[in-house]
Amino acid sequence: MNSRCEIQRRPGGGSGGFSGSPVTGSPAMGAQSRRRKMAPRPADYKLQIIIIGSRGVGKTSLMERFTDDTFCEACKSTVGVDFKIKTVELRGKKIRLQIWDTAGQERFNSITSAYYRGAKGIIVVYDITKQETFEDLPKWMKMIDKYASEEAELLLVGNKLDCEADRVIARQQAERFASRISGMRFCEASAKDNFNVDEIFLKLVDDILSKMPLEMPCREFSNSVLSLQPEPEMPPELPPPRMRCC
Ligand SMILES: Nc1nc2c(ncn2[C@@H]2O[C@H](COP(=O)(O)OP(=O)(O)OP(=O)(O)O)[C@@H](O)[C@H]2O)c(=O)[nH]1
Repeated sequence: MNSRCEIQRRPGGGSGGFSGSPVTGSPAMGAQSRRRKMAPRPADYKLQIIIIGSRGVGKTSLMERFTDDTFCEACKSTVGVDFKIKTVELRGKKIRLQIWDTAGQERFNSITSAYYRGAKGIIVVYDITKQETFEDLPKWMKMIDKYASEEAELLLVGNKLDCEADRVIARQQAERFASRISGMRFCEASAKDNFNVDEIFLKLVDDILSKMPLEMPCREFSNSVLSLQPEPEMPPELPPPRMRCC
């Protein structure tokens, strides 16, 4: 299997579709109905994606670049977990992504590990300018083995590609690492320069969707993974999301 994610910068964004009842009644009512805002079409699927990796590699930055198109130069370290929601359209389906950003500090592992299980996609991030963040990868893979679903799609991301001059991890080194793990894709990105950010998330979602029998009624899927039910913002059995600290 090709473990490389050969993707380049692309303009993001897809248009949302709408659904609603046909307009009936008097012409006046029809005009009124047409003036009324129509409710957005509900998501066809809901997916959870988790971002893991050592402290300071840029997990929060990648998430915020993808969800809000923002970048923070002096980000505070994540405490526990945080999440953001973003809806995307792929393969003709509207997908509501719940993206979990975990703390890189080991002391939060007991909290963050609770979020692995429901994830259909896992993004493992290292910093191409920091050797130790690459050396930590086996530790993160052990966490995945222990806590994540075997079916979860895996993507290794070397972040901070804008710091090419300070690079200490060669692309080939990371490619080799990913190729040893069944089904793991690899890609380099820059949250700062917004390089490959949309692509890593969309590719991961596309890989998840490609393994789902999309024509099956949604009820037949696990509720924790995708559902047409109202979505709790946070699984009730899990600890509360983190606050930021310095
Ligand atoms: N040059 C550069 N800096 C980045 C990039 N992504 C993140 N940073 C910086 O790296 C630092 C850490 O970023 P975060 O996004 O907080 O990293 P994190 O992995 O979420 O860190 P923890 O929450 O501590 O685990 C911040 O100062 C960011 O501005 C990038 O692509 N390029």
